[in-house]
Amino acid sequence: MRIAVIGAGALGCTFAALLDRAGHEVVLVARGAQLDAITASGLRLTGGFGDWRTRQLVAVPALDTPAELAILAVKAQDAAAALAEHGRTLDGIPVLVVQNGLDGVSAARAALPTSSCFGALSIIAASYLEPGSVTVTTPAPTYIGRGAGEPDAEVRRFTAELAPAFPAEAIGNFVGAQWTKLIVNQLNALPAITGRSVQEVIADRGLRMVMTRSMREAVRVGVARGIRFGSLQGLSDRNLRLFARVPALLGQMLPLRFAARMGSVPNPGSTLQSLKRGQRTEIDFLNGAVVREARLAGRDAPVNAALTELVHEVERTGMFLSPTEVLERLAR
Ligand SMILES: NC(=O)C1=CN([C@@H]2O[C@H](COP(=O)(O)OP(=O)(O)OC[C@H]3O[C@@H](n4cnc5c(N)ncnc54)[C@H](OP(=O)(O)O)[C@@H]3O)[C@@H](O)[C@H]2O)C=CC1
Ligand SMILES: CC(C)(CO)C(=O)C(=O)O
Repeated sequence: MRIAVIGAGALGCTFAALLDRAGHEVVLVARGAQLDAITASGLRLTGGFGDWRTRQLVAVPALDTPAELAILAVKAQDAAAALAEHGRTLDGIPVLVVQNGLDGVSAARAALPTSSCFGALSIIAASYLEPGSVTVTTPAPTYIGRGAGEPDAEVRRFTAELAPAFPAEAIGNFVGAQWTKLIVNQLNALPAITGRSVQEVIADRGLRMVMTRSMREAVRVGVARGIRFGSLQGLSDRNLRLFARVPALLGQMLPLRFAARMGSVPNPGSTLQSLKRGQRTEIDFLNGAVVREARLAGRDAPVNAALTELVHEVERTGMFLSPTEVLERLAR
């Protein structure tokens, strides 16, 4: 298949390299030093899916010819601009939106009225190391779907085309699964605030408890919004609702389980990676989305609001907080 990937960051490059390895014709839209490095020497993938240097992949500054499928892999805060910039070539071709948060597919659908848009929720943890190089710290499946019902024929067909390149599964209740991924992405804020890996944060008793509280709060907001959580990687509507009800001490089992699945290679998470590159983060679409959804349900989400604010503070100051400072700030 001829596949265009827009967004040559951690996940876009991971998918682009894996699709190249599987023999697809990949056009990767890249910018700046990333475009120069890939044009000069190809794209190097290392880590959990094995090592690969791309052979046929072509990096371009802008899409000029249509593809059979486009994969949009930019951060949520950059999606509107990317859709506007590449919309003329994208509109009319199927677009798979790889994005955390709740808005990716609906924003693409609004911007590309004649495209068939669907979404991917990836549990892969990937890090952008330097121009021309990405590494997968945790290989994991990617879940593809759209809407609230069962996966339709087109979703199944594209998933079957992609699955030989990387583990991919078509899922039903994609909207509910976006919420489940929003709970998983409670992993992101504390590494961004402290500059530590997800595993280090979860190993710290105090930070682990904050993460457990933010996850439980997010689940309660989802329940108040009438969400039926979708099934992802052993998480389900039933076990997430139970997680929000058991004593908080017992609830810590969930972040501990995430850390165990992640393995020992440090995962900074995608939000800390933006900060390390001096870029704005996606936090308003992660913990910030929980705060907005809580308001719509007539509730507060104080832990998610505080974590959102602390990530913005680190964006402004460039100074990470120690675990003790995080606990003090949350106690105010
Ligand atoms: N990294 C991970 O492990 C995971 C990430 N995700 C999600 O996947 C999505 C992508 O994340 P990730 O790969 O980490 O993000 P990155 O920030 O690593 O990469 C995004 C890329 O998009 C590029 N970009 C932004 N705007 C445009 C544009 N207008 N045209 C072309 N390129 C553009 C950026 O370029 P530039 O740097 O020049 O701005 C950057 O290279 C996010 O929603 C994230 O939450 C989900 C699961 C795991
Ligand atoms: C799955 C996880 C937590 C991987 O790090 C992710 O989605 C992210 O970093 O944004």
